[in-house]
Amino acid sequence: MSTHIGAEKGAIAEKVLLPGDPLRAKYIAENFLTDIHLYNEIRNAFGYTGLYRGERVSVQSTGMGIPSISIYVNELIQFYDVQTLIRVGTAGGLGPDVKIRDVVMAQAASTDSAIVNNTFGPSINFAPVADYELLAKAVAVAKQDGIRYHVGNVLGEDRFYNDEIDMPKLIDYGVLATEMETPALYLLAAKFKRRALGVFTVSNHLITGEETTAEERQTSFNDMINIALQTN
Ligand SMILES: O=P(O)(O)O[C@H]1O[C@H](CO)[C@@H](O)[C@H]1O
Ligand SMILES: O=c1cc[nH]c(=O)[nH]1
Repeated sequence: MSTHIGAEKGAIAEKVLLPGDPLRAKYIAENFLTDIHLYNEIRNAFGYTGLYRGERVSVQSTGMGIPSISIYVNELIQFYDVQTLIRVGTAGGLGPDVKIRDVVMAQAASTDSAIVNNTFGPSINFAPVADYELLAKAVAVAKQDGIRYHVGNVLGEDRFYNDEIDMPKLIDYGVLATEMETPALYLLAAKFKRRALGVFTVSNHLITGEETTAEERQTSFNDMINIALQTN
């Protein structure tokens, strides 16, 4: 048992899906996995292990923001020896071609958080990137399943309510969407030599102001979840 995850050693699979929302973890476990076991309820950050097409896989909710996901990713890697971590999150669309309900895969994760600077100091602006093999596999699954997807840079920002964000500039430089955790996931994966990928459903669009309904979010979540589960 680690400080924030109440599981025995061995109770968590080598591959873990990481939604921010605990209820999304429950939804994934109950609708996509068989033989599920709820291994964590500490702080209601639900964690489940089950089977997907015979493969053992876990789903651990991470909460919102870089400090919160950093706790779960550190403990999953250092206490439970997790090897493959795939974030399944919501994101705010930015790019003109990015529509709500689309899937975005984070090839890289820019950030306004201090974590990169706190890790490398002021002279290196380390670029947190996805594991290439996971990304290539996720793209192949999306193509095979006919899912609308985009691959590129996302902004993992510290603030959901951010009046200072320069959206035209981010769009100009090709940033596809905003979310709040992936830079930490990629940074920790690099540190501990694990594989990581962020896959997102565009739940709202920051330029058009469009929002998805709860029902639409569920359908498009299913695309993202299917991609993550088939990506190894
Ligand atoms: O839907 P999740 O996975 O929580 O991800 C996004 O949603 C939250 C903000 O509403 C942030 O955690 C952001 O990264
Ligand atoms: O961080 C996020 C997540 C979803 N939608 C947003 O606008 N921002």
